[in-house]
Amino acid sequence: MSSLSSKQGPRYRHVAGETEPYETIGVEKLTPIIGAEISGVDLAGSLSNRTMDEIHRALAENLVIFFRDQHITPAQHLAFGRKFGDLHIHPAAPHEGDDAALMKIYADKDSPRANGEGWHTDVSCDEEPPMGSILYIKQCPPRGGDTLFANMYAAYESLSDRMKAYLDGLTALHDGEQTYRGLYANYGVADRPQYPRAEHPVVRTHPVTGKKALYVNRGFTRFLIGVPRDESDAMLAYLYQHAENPLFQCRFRWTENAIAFWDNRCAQHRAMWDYWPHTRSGTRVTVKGERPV
Ligand SMILES: O=C(O)CCC(=O)C(=O)O
Ligand SMILES: [Fe+2]
Repeated sequence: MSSLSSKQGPRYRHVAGETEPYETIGVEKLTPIIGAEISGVDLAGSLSNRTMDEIHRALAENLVIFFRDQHITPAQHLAFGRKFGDLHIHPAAPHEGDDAALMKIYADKDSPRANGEGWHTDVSCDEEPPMGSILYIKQCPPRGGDTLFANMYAAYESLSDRMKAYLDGLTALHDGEQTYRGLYANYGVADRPQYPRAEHPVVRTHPVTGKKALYVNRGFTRFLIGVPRDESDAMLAYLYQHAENPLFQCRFRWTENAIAFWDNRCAQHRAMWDYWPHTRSGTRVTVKGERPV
């Protein structure tokens, strides 16, 4: 019997804990571990303080929340984002219209690529990466184009105590250069002389929940600081493989005019480009975050 047998129970035991009922919104979990669909909210209308508190709470508890059938203007999309903090301007991606905070998300049959095709955390190469992103998909392919999200608290918690001890205090370099240079050339975006790079802890503590989350991602993390490069490569390869275990994931099936709002400090995501030759398009508003600690 191999040591991978399930005799010791599941690899990850999620403990949800008791929660108070919500009063002004409906919260339907997609999985026990990550993701919830919110109902009873019209983001084009005004939101009471109570509803805002409950949206914050649903995001903290589920890491990514979804709203369907929302009909909001770009101004309303931006205003909803600003309720959570100042808006983040992407260092490379094109924007829709005049406001640089309204990022364009688009792929069709002629696109060389689609946004977010590999597992990543948004813009972790920034000194202060975004706290969250609010993606509004207006046009969907007939099927496909799902987005996957993964819970990095669960990824951290399910590591062995020995691995947690190894990672404690370790930092990693995150670099936008390889990711962004030339990436948006098809939209006529000129490259910048340089792209952001930053050093972040491999395990960060979420400023709201106080929980520890694994904080390395294939999109931006380049190497661990202070260990030989071959060790860093092998360790990061293991951590990515671990973080990408489907046990920690949910998969959102989009419908037109749905919104996903993810907490970028404790979740990774990946968009599926499986719908060629169809078109998928929308806009994203991104909320500024803090320096990871
Ligand atoms: O298109 C998507 O579903 C997600 C793309 C992405 O990675 C992002 O907007 O941050
Ligand atoms: Fe992304």
